[in-house]
Amino acid sequence: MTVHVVFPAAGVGSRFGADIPKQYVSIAGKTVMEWTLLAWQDAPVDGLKIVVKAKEDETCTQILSKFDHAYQTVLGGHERFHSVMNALIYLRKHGKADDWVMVHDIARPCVRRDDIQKLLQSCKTENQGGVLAKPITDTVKRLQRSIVTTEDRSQLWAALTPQCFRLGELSSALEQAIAQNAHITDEASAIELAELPVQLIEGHGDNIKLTRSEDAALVQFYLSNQERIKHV
Ligand SMILES: Nc1ccn([C@@H]2O[C@H](COP(=O)(O)OP(=O)(O)OP(=O)(O)O)[C@@H](O)[C@H]2O)c(=O)n1
Ligand SMILES: C[C@](O)(CO)[C@H](O)COP(=O)(O)O
Repeated sequence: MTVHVVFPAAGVGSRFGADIPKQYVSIAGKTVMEWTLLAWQDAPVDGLKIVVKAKEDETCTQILSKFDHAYQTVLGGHERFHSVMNALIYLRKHGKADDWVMVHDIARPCVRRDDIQKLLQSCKTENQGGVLAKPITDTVKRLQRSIVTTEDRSQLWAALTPQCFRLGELSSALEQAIAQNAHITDEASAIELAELPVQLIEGHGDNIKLTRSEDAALVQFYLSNQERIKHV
């Protein structure tokens, strides 16, 4: 079964607050995009590797030219799910409905190959899509009309990426979700809306998403740490 990967990379990084999109910020000597693509270089992907980029984004093209691998690029959309949909439309023309597609935020450069492999293996074994996730370790509060309550966190997980589903299943589910104007923040949201099962596969907590400026120091630590592990 062919395995494709999609890297949504068309965001502007407004919460990060830099004067360039956060995927092009340099951390530990490389851009975030380079780190993420390097993390995937020996991942079990035998299909297409698609980078979703913003219109007229030349930086993306320059970075991809540094890699031997031929990445396909497609244009992003207004929201992350539009960008993913554009990639799936491209994949539907070149892949098969029962191919696996893994979607991974370009803004998550610390992902571990072992976690990618663990997710994919579980999807293949169970013949069911799934996402990397980490258990919530903080007490979770709900604030509604200035009333604070505490949620039962024993069943709460934070979804990470990659998220891995069959191309046909994900494509149809995302199309339906968009048609219903649903608020989709990850691929699993669309699958759940279609009342299809999703596996939660525990991944390492250092697979963080670079979102706010204070995340950069932690990403730098993790990347340097992993770099040290690689050389051990
Ligand atoms: N229209 C969009 C929005 C986001 N993304 C990508 O989806 C991932 C997760 O999104 P997020 O962390 O929200 O990135 P941004 O949208 O850039 O950040 P912000 O919401 O702070 O602007 C990122 O790799 C981002 O590049 C995308 O491909 N297309
Ligand atoms: C897909 C995701 O990374 C899973 O946690 C998250 O939903 C992306 O959210 P964002 O607001 O688009 O960064």
